[in-house]
Amino acid sequence: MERESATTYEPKRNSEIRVFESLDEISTDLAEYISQISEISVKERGYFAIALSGGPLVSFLRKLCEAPYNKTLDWSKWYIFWSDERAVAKNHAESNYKLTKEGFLAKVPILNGHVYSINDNATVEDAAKDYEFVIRQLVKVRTIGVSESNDCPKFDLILLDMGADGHVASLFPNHPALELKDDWVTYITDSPQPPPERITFTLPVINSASNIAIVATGDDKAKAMHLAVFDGIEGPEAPALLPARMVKPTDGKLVWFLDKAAASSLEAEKGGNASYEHHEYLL
Ligand SMILES: O=C(O)[C@H](O)[C@@H](O)[C@H](O)[C@H](O)COP(=O)(O)O
Repeated sequence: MERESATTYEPKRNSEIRVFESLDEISTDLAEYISQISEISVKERGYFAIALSGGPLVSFLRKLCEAPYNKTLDWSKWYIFWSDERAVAKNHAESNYKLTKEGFLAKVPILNGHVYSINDNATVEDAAKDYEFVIRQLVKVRTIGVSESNDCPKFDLILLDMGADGHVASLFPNHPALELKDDWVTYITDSPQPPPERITFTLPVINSASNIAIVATGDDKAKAMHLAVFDGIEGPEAPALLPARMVKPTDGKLVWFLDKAAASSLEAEKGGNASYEHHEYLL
């Protein structure tokens, strides 16, 4: 697919940074990226298990709801999960399920029975346990794949949106949840971003995905992007545990989708001592 003018960097073997002129170009490229992964997953496994986040991410799925994708993708094989969800009712304004239902699910022919939202009648602790139980059942029947290296669920694609503080899903800087090794889904009650109670995938699950995409747009993401990608930055502004920097796919591939504002620090470093190899080519 001819991508108009995007700059691509490949900081590490299994990651790629795509920088776009506009949000519309991000939506166009993201739709094609998701379409290709879904077709490969359906061909290879018979299923496409995708986990979504909240925030502005849903708005970037709008091109997937249009031609040609709305008619060409095998939506009956799509299985929807959330990488994190707020512990609120599913019809609450702050629910990622509500946001996704209205902004995406209502516009594509995904089967309701293939949409796995959290139990919003339980405590946040029980909602996390319930969600993990459902995922374990789906891994058993291979609707969700399984990682060869650590028995974690291997989602075909996990879509994340990075917060200005460098959080992804509901994993926040320096939070103890970042150090969990055995849980697949955990919960927090002290989110620095409201609402306080959330469930979230842990890093082992995120990093076991076949594909991870992180969207980050706007000036307010530039600093976190810089910290996420460059090595050797010390000082108070560099959290010891920065979630976006800890997203490192074990066997899969990570692609960043940035606008120029979020990527401004990368451009600045390009001429400097960028500590990653920089391949720029117009695609
Ligand atoms: O439930 C959530 O809050 C999201 O999953 C979260 O990870 C979101 O994607 C980022 O907060 C987006 O960050 P901005 O809203 O700052 O763009």
